[in-house]
Amino acid sequence: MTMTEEQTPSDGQIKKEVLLQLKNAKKYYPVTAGFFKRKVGDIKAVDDINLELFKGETFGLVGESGCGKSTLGKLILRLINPTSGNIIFNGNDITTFTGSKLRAVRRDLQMVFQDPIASLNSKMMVGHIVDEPIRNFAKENHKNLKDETQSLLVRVGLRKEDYYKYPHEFSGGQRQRIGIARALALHPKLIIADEPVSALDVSIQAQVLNLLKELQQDFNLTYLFIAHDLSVVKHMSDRIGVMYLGHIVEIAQKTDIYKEPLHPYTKSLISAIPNPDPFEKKERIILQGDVPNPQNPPSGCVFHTRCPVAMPICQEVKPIFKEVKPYRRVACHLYE
Ligand SMILES: Nc1ncnc2c1ncn2[C@@H]1O[C@H](COP(=O)(O)OP(=O)(O)OP(=O)(O)O)[C@@H](O)[C@H]1O
Repeated sequence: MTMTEEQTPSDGQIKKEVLLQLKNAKKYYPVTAGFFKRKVGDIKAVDDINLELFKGETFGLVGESGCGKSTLGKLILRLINPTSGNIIFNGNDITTFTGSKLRAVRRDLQMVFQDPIASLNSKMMVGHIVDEPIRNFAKENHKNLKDETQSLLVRVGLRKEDYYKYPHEFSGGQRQRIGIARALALHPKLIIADEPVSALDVSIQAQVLNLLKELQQDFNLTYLFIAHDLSVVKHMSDRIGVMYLGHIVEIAQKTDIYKEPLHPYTKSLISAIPNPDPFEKKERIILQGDVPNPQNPPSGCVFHTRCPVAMPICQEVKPIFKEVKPYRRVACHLYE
């Protein structure tokens, strides 16, 4: 069964269908010590996250290095198993899927990686890199595999002849186009793009982002777009989630989050975006201290040690992640 509109938060106007839902998802990596590798603790990379992605949207997931963004992406792709919680995709609880069921669902879930060099096999011809997923998953339905692969290459802005070349013959931006063609080969429903342009020259970034936008329309794609700062996701996203130390602290529609950030951490990220108008005064919010160790996160609100407006309650009570306005959720005692 596909989730219905009634099961999504309602604002009376926007009706959207849920494609993916995370329910209380946790991923703790064990920390071991000594000769016998005794477990001495956990790194709480993803800690009790509730999130839904709507069909056809781009959800931007933003947060500092190490906050758990990639781990969240890997959980959704079922590349790693959650410590607890559930992953619901297209109405099915895929948390415990294995074997042929997992294989089937993997066709719909693809990834575009940050580093196009590391993610492409340098010894393989581009045509075979791109059609590998088809050969693995759906060979029987693809009689004209080469033609299909060549039209995919053309669709991402490469040439038919590039089929016969090798990754080292391309620029960084072109290599990322190869990675995108490969991710599209099985016509997935959801693509997780993990910092897909951060390794590229600034001049090339916009081209690749525009391509991803065009493809979203043509292929009916939903994107989870991972980035470490809010300026990259601004142009791509419909909604944005802000992550801090394994938690999502705020989710909002893009326009709301840039106009009126609610969580103090979101406010600090917004204040760090360079202002294109040199005459407009903008106060930069500098956070104190370093990000705490995820093995020993602060009690209460995990952000309280760096929060410029922390209150006594923040040290003791974990704020509930709740809807404060339609489509607007925040985990902060200021809004309780
Ligand atoms: N396989 C692993 N084993 C142990 N710890 C891990 C593993 N993978 C990630 N971590 C830890 O989990 C936390 C979250 O890491 P993750 O890579 O998900 O963060 P991130 O936000 O994607 O960071 P970045 O932007 O640098 O990629 C970090 O403290 C990291 O060191």
